[in-house]
Amino acid sequence: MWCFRQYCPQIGDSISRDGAGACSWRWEDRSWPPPGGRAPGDFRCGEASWRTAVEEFLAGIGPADETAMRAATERQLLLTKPAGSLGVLEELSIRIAGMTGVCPPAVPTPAVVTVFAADHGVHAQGVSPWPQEVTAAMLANFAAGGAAVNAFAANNRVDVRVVDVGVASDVEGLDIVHAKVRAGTRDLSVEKALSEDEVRAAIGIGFELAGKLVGDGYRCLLTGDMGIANTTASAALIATFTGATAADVTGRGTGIDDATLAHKTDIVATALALHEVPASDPLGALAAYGGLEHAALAGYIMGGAAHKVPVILDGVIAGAAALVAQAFHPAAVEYCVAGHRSAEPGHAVALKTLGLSPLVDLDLRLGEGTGAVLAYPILTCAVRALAEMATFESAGITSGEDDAAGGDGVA
Ligand SMILES: Cc1cc2ncn([C@H]3O[C@H](COP(=O)(O)O)[C@@H](O)[C@H]3O)c2cc1C
Ligand SMILES: O=C(O)c1cccnc1
Repeated sequence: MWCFRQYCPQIGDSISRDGAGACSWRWEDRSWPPPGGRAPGDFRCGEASWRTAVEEFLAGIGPADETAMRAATERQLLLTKPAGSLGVLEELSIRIAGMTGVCPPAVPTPAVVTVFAADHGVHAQGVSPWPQEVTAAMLANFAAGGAAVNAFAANNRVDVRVVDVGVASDVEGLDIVHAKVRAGTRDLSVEKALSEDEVRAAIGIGFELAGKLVGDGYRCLLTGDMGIANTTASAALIATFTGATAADVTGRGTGIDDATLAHKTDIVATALALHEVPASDPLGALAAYGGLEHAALAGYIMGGAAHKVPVILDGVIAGAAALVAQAFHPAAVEYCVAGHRSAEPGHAVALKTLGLSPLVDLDLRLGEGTGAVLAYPILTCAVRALAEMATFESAGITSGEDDAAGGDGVA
């Protein structure tokens, strides 16, 4: 059994409204490490207020290392293959060199997928065909190893962490990370989903957890999510940061009929008109629309970037969170890899603004981190090729010298 608890369970009330006071809550690591887990690490909120903390997070993020990327680009030309023949994998390996600042980079292992879970007040508007209780029920399923992400993760040697960052019901008994900021968001179509303090707290949870995971030895962070109705919040966030309309970014989520899709699109349009958050205000967007898992994911992505560790994004929920991270700090996206393209229409819109191309496109529309876990071995293969392949020189292969580098016209 391992869990983190807050000294103060009423986090919203425990942080001064103007953000000027000291952080009045901390993590307490009661029984680390998890069974079979890695070495314990310190996982405590600092003394700073969350306002300061978010600024500190941003100060820790820098651009990818151009020298390492240049070296990786040159090295690719020396490897025993026609130049460019590994296609997207070559570009990916160069990006990993840039993220980690090393050429050739180490294989990014071990990897962990963190499933941030939370509920959504907008569920009351009938935007999802599933009852809200499914969020908590799926947490029990993740903990028991019975979800799709567990199966994929077992196949691809990825560890799974599950975090309650805002599930509506009590899931205290589950063997997961307990970090509930509040029991679900408020309904984004009638009021702000979250207070700014709640947003800060959730961002901090994701950021701190990313740091802890890197401290524990993980070298690749994968995003996961669970939250019935979270494709509605994702649509509102994506519209905010891309300028797309509600109709462009609202999809069928877990599977709704045409009438419910029209209603869901109206709800997103109503929320966008109600809050009118500019793309330059990521904190305001998270407060307007939520969700707590989006905020935690944004923090987690920024945490990966600050620690110079690749972050593989899952589907539309991760895409929305990455747009938030990008709005906080454009360089955060330099550490992101798009694992896949979800069938949810807003995802392609999000990826375009993020400037990321998905590694796989298999019509998945599940979430949980499944698309990210599926893509992970592609990323490790890309790095292995750069790090482990022989060069023409070391293998004693001649290939018409200039042509080996030039690619075209090899006889
Ligand atoms: C059994 C089940 C397992 C899931 N695993 C991920 N999701 C996914 O579907 C939800 C979002 O879709 P919507 O916005 O339409 O509610 C999220 O929980 C997401 O993670 C699931 C959904 C269900 C029902
Ligand atoms: O893209 C996703 O991750 C997704 C799509 C539909 C429902 N849940 C998640």
